[in-house]
Amino acid sequence: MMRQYYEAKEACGDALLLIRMGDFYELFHEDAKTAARVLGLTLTSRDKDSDNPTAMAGFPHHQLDAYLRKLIMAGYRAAVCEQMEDPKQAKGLVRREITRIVSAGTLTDEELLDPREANYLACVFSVSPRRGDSDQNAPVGIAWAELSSGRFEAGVFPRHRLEDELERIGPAEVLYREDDPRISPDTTAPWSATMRPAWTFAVDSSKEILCRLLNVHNLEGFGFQLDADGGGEDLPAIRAAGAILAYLEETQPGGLDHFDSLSAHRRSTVVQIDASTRRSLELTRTLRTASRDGSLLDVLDHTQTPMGARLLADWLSAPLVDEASIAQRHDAVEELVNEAKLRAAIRATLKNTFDLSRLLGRIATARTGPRDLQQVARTLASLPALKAKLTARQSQFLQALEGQLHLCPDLRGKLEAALTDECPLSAADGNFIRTGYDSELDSLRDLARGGKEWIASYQATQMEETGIPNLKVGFNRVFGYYLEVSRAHQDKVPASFIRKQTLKNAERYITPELKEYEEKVLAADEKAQAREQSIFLELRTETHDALRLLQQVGTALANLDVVASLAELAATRNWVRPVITEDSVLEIVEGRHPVLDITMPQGEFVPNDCQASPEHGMVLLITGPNMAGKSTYIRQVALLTLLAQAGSFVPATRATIGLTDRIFARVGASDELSRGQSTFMVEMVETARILNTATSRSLVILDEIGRGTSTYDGLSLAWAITEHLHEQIGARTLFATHYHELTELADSLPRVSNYNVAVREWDDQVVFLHRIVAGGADKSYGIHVARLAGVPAAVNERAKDILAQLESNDRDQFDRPAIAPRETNKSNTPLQLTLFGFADHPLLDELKKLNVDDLTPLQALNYLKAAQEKLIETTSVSS
Ligand SMILES: Nc1ncnc2c1ncn2[C@@H]1O[C@H](COP(=O)(O)OP(=O)(O)OP(=O)(O)O)[C@@H](O)[C@H]1O
Repeated sequence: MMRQYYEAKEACGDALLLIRMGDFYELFHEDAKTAARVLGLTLTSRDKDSDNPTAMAGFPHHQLDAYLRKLIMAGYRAAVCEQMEDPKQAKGLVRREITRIVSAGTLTDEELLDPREANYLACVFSVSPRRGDSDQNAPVGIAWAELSSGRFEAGVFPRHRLEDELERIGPAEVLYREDDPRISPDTTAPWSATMRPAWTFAVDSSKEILCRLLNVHNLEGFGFQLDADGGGEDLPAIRAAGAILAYLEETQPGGLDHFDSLSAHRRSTVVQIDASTRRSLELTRTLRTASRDGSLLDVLDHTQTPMGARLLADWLSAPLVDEASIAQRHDAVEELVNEAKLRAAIRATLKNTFDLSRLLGRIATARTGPRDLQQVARTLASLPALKAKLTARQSQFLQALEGQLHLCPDLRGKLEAALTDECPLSAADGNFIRTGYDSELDSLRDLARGGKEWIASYQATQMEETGIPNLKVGFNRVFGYYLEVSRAHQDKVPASFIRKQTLKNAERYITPELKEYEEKVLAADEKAQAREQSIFLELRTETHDALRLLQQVGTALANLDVVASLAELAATRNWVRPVITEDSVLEIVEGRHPVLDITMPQGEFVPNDCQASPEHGMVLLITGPNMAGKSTYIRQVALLTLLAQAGSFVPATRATIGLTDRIFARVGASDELSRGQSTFMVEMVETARILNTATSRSLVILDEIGRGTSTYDGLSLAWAITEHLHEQIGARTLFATHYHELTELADSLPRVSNYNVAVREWDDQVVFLHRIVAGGADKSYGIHVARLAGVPAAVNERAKDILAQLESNDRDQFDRPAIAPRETNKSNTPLQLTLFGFADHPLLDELKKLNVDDLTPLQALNYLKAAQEKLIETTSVSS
């Protein structure tokens, strides 16, 4: 047995080996110690008396899922080694095989996955930069795959985009090449890193495995650029994709038939959004808790199926740049907005479908049960109604979906006829094939049932014949059927009963007749079970044969769900279809922040316009008090642009959005601090990236650039950055700032315009109106906000006093202000603060000279009183 163990251990590499032994999964040696620590299992040992006892730990087999989840969450990989034959029938040692190796990126079990979130395995592969190019531009192939659904994509990116793309994909596990000279795993990243041998990235083996598993002769058909001589621009993507399949083939012996194509990801077809912009705009996760709840995706999500929820996340993560494709999505949403009844019917039907993509993943990897097949059948049963509703639709998008809803009537008919209404999860549980579906199964079941009936009647006749009132027939695995007689009636037991077992209060017997029927019953039961299993395999194979069609159905359902969800949102929240144009403009009338519009009580959010165009200004400087809503406003504009290009309607009364190739948001201190960079450094790194990569078609959102350094450094940088964006780049830019001085830029730069957020001052109070109006602000109201926040009154008063002095100083804007000392300091002696108070107060000198020994207690008390009065007179601080 241990030899079998070592062989399996050798095959599973660094994964923990969970080996099935009877009703338990066991781990040995170091694996056992790790599992004991991570899972809280008791560590025991075999061969305790030997010099070298073997550490072991285990858990009951039905807890596998729970323990696997814990191991994966803790960052481990686990190999599950199963018994491949019935121990009762095995000759000698039970055959065992590794049936799967589970890691964060290869989960497929329903219990281990969030149905609303994709679970990607990604792989990166870098090549040297082209001659004369920098390391940052070296091509990197990234491939990503979802084992549970068969989604598989790959693309080539410049090295500097690696983090941004991984952030977009959000993988659970990333494969890296061992000894990669250019890329090493990011230890702070939320995914687990798995190192893979270099040969799995080799050109020939990558192409071979891709062609073999995807069942194609060459890869150009998927849209990859590869040269005849084996090279080509897309080769790094192919090598990363090949390495993913090699890993999956190694870890998933059950099969990968649901992988049937590899999509070529083209960066130029989607809006480029870097990792920090993605985080600050809280597209799919919030900044504070990194959870889906509260993100843009979360409030937008009105999907009815998990497939739809996952696709919506994809749409939001990668908005489109092609006007025609965006229009197709908008057309579909519009049609469903206008047809409320149709929308409601589609959504109601979608609710009855199941997660086809993941069901198919389990079917393809041979980890499926009767309930999965039944869910396929139920999903197919919803299709005719959906298909009928989609016929004769105007939108091309909906028309195309109609064509992809393959009804598969034969498969559906067969599954419906075969499976009972309540199917078990696992085929081993039996009794899931309907009576009447298979005559052989029916007769075996009849036979078994007949035998059981005979046994029941045998109990009655024996009771009567022996006169034992509580005689009963029972069954257990060891003795099979037996007759049980309580001790009180032992004297009535006939000689024909053969004693088998003695219990405390009863004896158990068998009889030749009982054994004869037992054999019949058990044989029929066993045969019925075997027959049922073979019917199950047949059904599974037939479903598997329809995999391609069913995959298309799954994708079509997901797409339908997303457009219906966006239409539902648009209809219920009064969102409008944006006009998309190639021109570099942005015109939003009464726009609302998509998240706050939904989460704030109805009517409380104040809508705002936005106008950016070469005529009205491309750089909008937004000044205004703290808390006025500057950040909210500029984020709102970015989110509306993103929503429009993702195919959604937008919260506004009217919007014209010029196509944007990149969206940049430099807002607030980000979480990069954990990477050991200062706030200001992070701010400048991000700003540098914007200035180096933004184009005239980009949208740039800047929030208080320069805040992290001294006022003058900050202002100078903000000034120069604005000039550069205006002169050199020409991107649509929204810049929220506290530097009122910047508003002067509008005088010299033609495409800079000033806006501010209106406030109303009333009785020394400030009311934030959250309304964006033309013109620059002249006040910050920071002190008011500080008061609202509970800063002590004395500090606030003093701040106001300093502010008044600063404002009255008629000085050049870069002059250093001279602040008068506190008015309360009447002694005119500049006070030097030390740890204990005032270092050279005259009283201290006096105190030093005082001869305490010469004083009577009364004199001392009087001195103390006088000193106190003097102190109160010279400064108010002492009180
Ligand atoms: N248009 C609006 N309608 C209603 N409430 C709003 C609006 N815009 C912002 N708010 C609310 O005002 C608060 C402050 O908004 P925000 O953070 O955008 O202000 P800010 O001007 O960027 O402040 P600071 O300069 O201090 O960063 C937020 O809590 C937000 O909910």
